[in-house]
Amino acid sequence: MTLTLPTEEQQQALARAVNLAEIEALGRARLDQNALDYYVSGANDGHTLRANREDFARIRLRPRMLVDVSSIDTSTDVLGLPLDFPVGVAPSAFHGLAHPDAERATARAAASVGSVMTLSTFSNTPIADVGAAAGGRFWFQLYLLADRELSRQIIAQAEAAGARALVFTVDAPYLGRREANERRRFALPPHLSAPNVASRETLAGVDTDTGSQLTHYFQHLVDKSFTWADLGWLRQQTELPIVLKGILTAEDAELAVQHGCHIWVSNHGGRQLDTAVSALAALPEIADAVAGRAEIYLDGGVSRGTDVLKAIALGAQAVFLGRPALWGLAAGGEAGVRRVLELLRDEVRLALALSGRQNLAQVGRDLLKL
Ligand SMILES: Cc1cc2nc3c(=O)[nH]c(=O)nc-3n(C[C@H](O)[C@H](O)[C@H](O)COP(=O)(O)O)c2cc1C
Ligand SMILES: CC(C)CC(=O)C(=O)O
Repeated sequence: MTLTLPTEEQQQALARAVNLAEIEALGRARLDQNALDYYVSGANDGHTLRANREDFARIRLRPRMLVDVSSIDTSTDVLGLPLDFPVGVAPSAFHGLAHPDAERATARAAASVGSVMTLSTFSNTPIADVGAAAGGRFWFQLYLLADRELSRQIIAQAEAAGARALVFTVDAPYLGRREANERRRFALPPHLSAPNVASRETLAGVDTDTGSQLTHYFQHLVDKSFTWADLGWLRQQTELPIVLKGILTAEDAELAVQHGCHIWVSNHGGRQLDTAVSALAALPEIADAVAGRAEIYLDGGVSRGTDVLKAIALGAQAVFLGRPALWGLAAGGEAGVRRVLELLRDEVRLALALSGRQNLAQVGRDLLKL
């Protein structure tokens, strides 16, 4: 289905939305079943998908009183890039399923509020075009392809387009089983493509009798044999900082540091190994193991300013939004993603003030009732 642009009425509803849940409802209403299944799915029974949210809600805060909170500073930086607040956009494939402006809209929105967008290898928009829209505020997410030469070309394109970091996703040698996509044979509509990997087969061209077309397509493309021992190869391909996305244990965090990488704590939004630990629950052991030797980020289940503070308190430098950005994009393109980020920025500011903290440096484990 080709998407229509949001109507005047839908744009007004977006402007009136008071939280991310309301934008999710607006975004969902604009998607067809194929895209909706793809966005909402977790793997198998969805235990990890739900745990990401539940573990944020479970932790209680210990606010301090009678602190001068007349001025609040939400700023931070990630790998030297200043952020107005500690929230970026996680990589997700196929923004063209949500809005005709696709990844360009997401990039513009993130840049306009001093955030950062992570662009997926499987974008519907060429890397150079997103780089131009992002004004330096983008990181590039890499799926390492079995075709090393193609991977090398993709990395070179990301560097040339101004990416500030290479986010190497390590939790998906195979795609997790998203059963709704299997049942209804998820496919990319013919008008969309994945131009960064287009020199191989196209996704729209995959046509099998059963299951998610994406699973069949992905299966043939990625390198399933890549190990820690191969990271040296990746290091040789780029000068950019490397962030390993999908780390869930202290053991792997230690290896990441030894290999000179930064760490993105994530279970892929519950879409890979079901019953894997929630991102928030994994964070403390990772922060303890890393002990300041690398930067740590987190994604999975973030939907409130208090969620952001909890992740910071447990050792994250910043958090990233997967689905919430997609709901914003579906609800209203660039304006929708911007609204999501602005609402969260304002929630972070209020949560800081009501916790008796003036800035993020004052957010530590003493904020939490563990
Ligand atoms: C529709 C969709 C597509 C995704 N595509 C990618 C991708 O291309 N690369 C990647 O590393 N992670 C991908 N992810 C995972 C996200 O980067 C992120 O880890 C996850 O969505 C965070 O959880 P949240 O949706 O609860 O915020 C995708 C997630 C979703 C929902
Ligand atoms: C193209 C896909 C591999 C993107 C992805 O990571 C996902 O669907 O979770």
